[in-house]
Amino acid sequence: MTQDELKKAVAEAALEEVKKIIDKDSIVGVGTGSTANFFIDALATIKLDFDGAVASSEATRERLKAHGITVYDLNGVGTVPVYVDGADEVNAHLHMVKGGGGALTREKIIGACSTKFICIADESKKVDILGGFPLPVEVIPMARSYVARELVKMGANPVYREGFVTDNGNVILDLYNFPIDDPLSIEQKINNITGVVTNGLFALRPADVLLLGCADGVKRITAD
Ligand SMILES: O=C(CO)[C@H](O)[C@H](O)COP(=O)(O)O
Repeated sequence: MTQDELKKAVAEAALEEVKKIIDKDSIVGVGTGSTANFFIDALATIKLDFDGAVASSEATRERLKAHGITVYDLNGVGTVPVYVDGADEVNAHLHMVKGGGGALTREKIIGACSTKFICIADESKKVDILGGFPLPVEVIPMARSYVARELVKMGANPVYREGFVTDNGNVILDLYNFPIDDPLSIEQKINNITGVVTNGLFALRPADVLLLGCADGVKRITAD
């Protein structure tokens, strides 16, 4: 199976889980990226069975709208019963590194509001220790140099993602060669640096379910 076929398979498996949770008044949380895009296309096939969606990026908002799915402002929505999103890396505790596409902050906000977080990923994303994929940190532009210096003190090698601006008008520093041995503490430590909006570690609010696309089928994994 190609990587795209694995992504499509997990998106379809997620749709089956979502169908069991939603009713006609439900708002579905929708993530960002190529795997999430397969989920959006699958979700469109049942668009008459739920009320609408909240989007974790402008790109996702546009794709949902193109399918005729109503997109709500999160402020007008209470709890989101289910949120489906991809990841750049995921470990056995369903802690994730996210934000390769730069949507980490809105993804984290929707994750925080969601009762159930379903992570969809192909098997290349499953790792023992997070940090092989550079960890994104969203930063207020004027704080970029200060935050970079503080991250260097933590042993990280921050690289400015040149020419990229997040949907929130901020910049991204990607942390290379930064093994994440204690995700809970590192997530909090980085977020405590003044000028950081958030970082792409999802350990304080991990996924509840991982649907992992493997050559021999989709595996359903819950946290250790
Ligand atoms: O966090 C994300 C975007 O900010 C994505 O979920 C992550 O980058 C995975 O993307 P893809 O499904 O394209 O591999």
